[in-house]
Amino acid sequence: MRVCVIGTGYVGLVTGVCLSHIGHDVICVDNNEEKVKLMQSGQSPIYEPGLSELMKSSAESGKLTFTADLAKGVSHGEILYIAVGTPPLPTGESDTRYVEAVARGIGTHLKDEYKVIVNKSTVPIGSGDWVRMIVLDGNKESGSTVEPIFDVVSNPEFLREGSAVYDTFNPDRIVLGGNSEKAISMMQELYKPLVTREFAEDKSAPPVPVVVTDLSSAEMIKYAANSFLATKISFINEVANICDRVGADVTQVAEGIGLDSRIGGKFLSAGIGWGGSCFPKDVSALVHTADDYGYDTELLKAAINVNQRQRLLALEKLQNELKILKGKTIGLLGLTFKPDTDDMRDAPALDLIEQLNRLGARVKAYDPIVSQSGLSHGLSNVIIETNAEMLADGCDAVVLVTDWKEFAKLDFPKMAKLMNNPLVIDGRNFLDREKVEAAGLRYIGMGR
Ligand SMILES: NC(=O)c1ccc[n+]([C@@H]2O[C@H](COP(=O)([O-])OP(=O)(O)OC[C@H]3O[C@@H](n4cnc5c(N)ncnc54)[C@H](O)[C@@H]3O)[C@@H](O)[C@H]2O)c1
Ligand SMILES: O=c1ccn([C@@H]2O[C@H](COP(=O)(O)OP(=O)(O)O[C@H]3O[C@H](CO)[C@@H](O)[C@H](O)[C@H]3O)[C@@H](O)[C@H]2O)c(=O)[nH]1
Repeated sequence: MRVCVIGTGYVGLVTGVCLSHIGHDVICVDNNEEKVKLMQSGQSPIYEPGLSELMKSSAESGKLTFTADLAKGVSHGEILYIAVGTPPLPTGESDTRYVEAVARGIGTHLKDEYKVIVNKSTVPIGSGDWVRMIVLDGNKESGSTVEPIFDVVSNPEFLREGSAVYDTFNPDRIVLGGNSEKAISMMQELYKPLVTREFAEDKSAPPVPVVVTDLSSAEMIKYAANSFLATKISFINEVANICDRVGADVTQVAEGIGLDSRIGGKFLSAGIGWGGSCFPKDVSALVHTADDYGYDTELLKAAINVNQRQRLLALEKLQNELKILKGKTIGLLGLTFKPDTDDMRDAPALDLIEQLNRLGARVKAYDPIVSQSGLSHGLSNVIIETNAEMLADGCDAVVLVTDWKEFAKLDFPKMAKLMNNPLVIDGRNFLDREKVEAAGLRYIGMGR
């Protein structure tokens, strides 16, 4: 099928590349011309395992092209994806101005060919009908005399950064919200190779469940899923804080409760809290939507508050151990909000850096991607080191912020020798405590 994906961030690019890989003819549109040039030259603007290789093979097969020309994309696609960002406003609500611009732009270029417009961006509940209205406005404003024929489908995205390609080929479910049978059946046709697991790791697995709903329910599924997962992490972090006080080990507790199939073992890793481009903004946006409709979300607000406190717990632990932080040097292992991504959006490391600086500490950091790529990501007041040993040199404590796999294999005896004071705060309960202690370092975890 002919597809146009508008917006080439994580979601748009991965969607476009994967749809072309399963045989569709895809044009990706972005209004950032620099980015388009980069992608046209075969380079991925984001770090995502496996993406560059797929991008290359799809481009070679002629099934994937990039353009900054929206009109070209709209005329090409039978299915038009809106996959632009919906960042948070200071109030917590979702900033939908990019979706609005794209919807209006689509309206301007619509002719008399039937199109399915897919909301892939995470958009506030009710956006399906709103997008329809904006597309029609755009069409009218363009002076078009033809009545455009299109339907809007909500198709929320559940991929995780760092495993985005894997998640796309191995989804737990596909959600399609809409009120047009024709549009839903076109989407089902589009996703058939994914549903039948043709491109999955386990090709014999049962077909992917396709959940067909009305527009609002599909939009709500996205917010509810992220809010549930974020709340689950806040829950285990709260348990971890009690464990710290009573002398229990939260990693053992998580295993013990996670084996109950009603609870499940995933998303029970206690640590310095959830961050990234999605959980914080989506939970806040749902709180805001509920507010708009006169409902006070006590549970979600508590999940956010627990997370805010959790993000600074490493600071509290540092103060307990080192007392005064002024004049001390603190090393951060990892900067990104999770491993296998170069994304720093709403990363807990940013809060730590800000607070450590405020308290007069010198902050150094080593991150396998941020350090190697030389990208400072707009970071100030932090010295970026290029390996863990240089990081350890002269530190009064090292805090593990991101659970990058390579941190499990660090040369702790060497690091201990280079440090001013041999202290490790394991903000992700990721390190082997015995190994760290055998190297002569004091180990402090989160709730263990
Ligand atoms: N990042 C994730 O892991 C993830 C996962 C699931 C859902 N989502 C949702 O998907 C949406 C996209 O997220 P993202 O992280 O990929 O976004 P992003 O901010 O990384 O990228 C958005 C892209 O859209 C482009 N853009 C903006 N306005 C445009 C316009 N008018 N025309 C063409 N291109 C335009 C930007 O140049 C940018 O390349 C968001 O709503 C987000 O909540 C994100
Ligand atoms: O047990 C856990 C699991 C995760 N995290 C943290 O939670 C955050 C989010 O992690 P993850 O969900 O793996 O990353 P994202 O790439 O942000 O993916 C989430 O957000 C996306 C955007 O909406 C959704 O599509 C995904 O389904 C959803 O998992 C990160 O800071 C993690 O360190 C924990 O602290 N403990």
